[in-house]
Amino acid sequence: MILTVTPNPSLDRTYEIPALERGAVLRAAADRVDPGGKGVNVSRAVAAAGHRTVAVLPLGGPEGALLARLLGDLGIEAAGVPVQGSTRINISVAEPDGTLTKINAAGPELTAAEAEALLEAVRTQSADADWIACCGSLPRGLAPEWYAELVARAHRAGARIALDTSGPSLTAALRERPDVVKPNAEELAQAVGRPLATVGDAVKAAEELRALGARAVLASLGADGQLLVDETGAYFGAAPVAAVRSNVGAGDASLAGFLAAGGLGPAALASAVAHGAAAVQLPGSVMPTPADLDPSAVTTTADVPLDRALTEPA
Ligand SMILES: O=P(O)(O)OC[C@@]1(O)O[C@H](CO)[C@@H](O)[C@@H]1O
Repeated sequence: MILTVTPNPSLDRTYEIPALERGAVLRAAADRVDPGGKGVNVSRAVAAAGHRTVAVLPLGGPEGALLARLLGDLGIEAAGVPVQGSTRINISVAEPDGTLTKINAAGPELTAAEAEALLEAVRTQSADADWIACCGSLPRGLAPEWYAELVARAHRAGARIALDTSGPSLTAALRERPDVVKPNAEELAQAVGRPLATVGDAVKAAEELRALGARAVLASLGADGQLLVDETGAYFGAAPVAAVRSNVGAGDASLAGFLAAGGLGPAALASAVAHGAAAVQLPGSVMPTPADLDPSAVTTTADVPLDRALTEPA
């Protein structure tokens, strides 16, 4: 079972419009609402892959009730922690040329008791978890050390932790030795405090995160592929993508693919790449099902192309 923790979940509302025009009243050609937040997306992709998952998340207000219902419709078990504030709504505005503008709300402020209740919910749900995936930004009221505390408690209980966050909450959690961290290129650059121009720069940065405590680093480099750096070495994986429709949630699909394939080594990296490549070709934050995957298109190698320039330097 893969347990996910999303401290700041969302309803993800996507509007499709012909063109984004500042200051105008725009009419949407289509709109949809998906259950969101990074850990929620990992649960959606893990469930789509046919594995059992439980999503731990705070839920508040009518938005929280709708999020719980949408998860129920997908057959995803939610361990909701009731909170006073309302679950946030995040907005994506999608244009036909693939440009996507996203506005993420701050979300509710959690009280100290709610922050503790969330940690307690993770504890009670984690008994048969193969992995605990802790994902996304922290809502107001949760200290940057909240993930560090979660990793420490989960390790004491014998669970393996995957962490997808950035900034101070990532830095603070590294000292508790998360089993895998999943930064994108920008988050990796931010964590080491310098720009990344090549795949080799990303490998060096990932090694630095390992030196700071991460046992493995799964880094998504956008169109350039993905990297896995662990105690056995560095591996690079890529897959061709015909056309990008939406990269919202693609990193979450990758992490789900990685964990669903065991969460270790090049085979799990290949699954991460297959899931990421499939996700960017689907609309909104739709998570891929096995039918969307093309594992035969994925290449992985220990011969990492260190000198290759990143198409989107971070
Ligand atoms: O504000 P955060 O927690 O960093 O990110 C939240 C979010 O952008 O991440 C997911 C995509 O990865 C979306 O479902 C959601 O709206």
